Amino acid sequence: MPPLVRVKHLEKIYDVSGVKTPALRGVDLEVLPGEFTALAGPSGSGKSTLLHLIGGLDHPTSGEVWLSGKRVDQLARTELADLRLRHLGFIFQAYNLIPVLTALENAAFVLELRGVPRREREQRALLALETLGMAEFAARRPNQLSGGQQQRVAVARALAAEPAVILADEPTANLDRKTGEALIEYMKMLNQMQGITFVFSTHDPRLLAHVTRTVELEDGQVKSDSAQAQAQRRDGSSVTSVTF
Ligand SMILES: Nc1ncnc2c1ncn2[C@@H]1O[C@H](COP(=O)(O)OP(=O)(O)OP(=O)(O)O)[C@@H](O)[C@H]1O
Repeated sequence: MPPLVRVKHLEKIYDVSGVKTPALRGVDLEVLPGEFTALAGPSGSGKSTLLHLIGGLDHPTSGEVWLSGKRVDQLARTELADLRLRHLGFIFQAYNLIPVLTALENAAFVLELRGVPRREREQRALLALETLGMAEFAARRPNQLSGGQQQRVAVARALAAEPAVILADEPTANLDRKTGEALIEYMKMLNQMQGITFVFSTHDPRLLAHVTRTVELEDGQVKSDSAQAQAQRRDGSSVTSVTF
């Protein structure tokens, strides 16, 4: 099975008024369809930067980013927009809701852009809002919702679209316990039933308990990868004796 996400020798150096901060220092990563992968690591290790680059929201300093067989870092604007619309969902801290649309219309927006008929898109958007405890706010506009409620609408928009890959930056941060648990259940359901691939940064032990793989970053490099560790155990190449 070819990887859905492929990152090769990725480097990102932020340059703010001549002050250079290396955020990624040669990251290689492949994510296969159907994975439920966590990016772990301390604050500042490069998790958000990596998610932004995979999603084509920023340009790498060097290296390659591939998504669904396309080279994300070299696509023209319109091609990138099309790739995002059809293949990618984001759950990031900036919610980017459209102020003149209701919560339901916002949650259905990606489906509308894709030409999904009104009835179907509203059903899917409402289901996502319900799961996140937001059905009663479906008719409200973003400025009539709290920050946490706006976050839930943005999450519903990404989930309702059921893209091939969902990239999420700390998706359960800022959510109360009950909503956080409902979101985890919903993400798992989409992963297992629809085969949607998830790559997310998280420190949340409730979410980490469900991952199929953990990639740990440190100082902009991959420090450990549970998938590689498993593969090595399968070959027996790095394990000389196992005792229980
Ligand atoms: N827009 C930016 N401009 C300049 N430096 C940045 C920018 N974004 C991130 N950095 C720096 O790049 C490094 C990696 O940051 P990044 O946000 O990717 O880490 P993170 O692992 O997601 O951290 P956290 O867990 O705190 O969200 C840090 O040193 C950070 O200060």
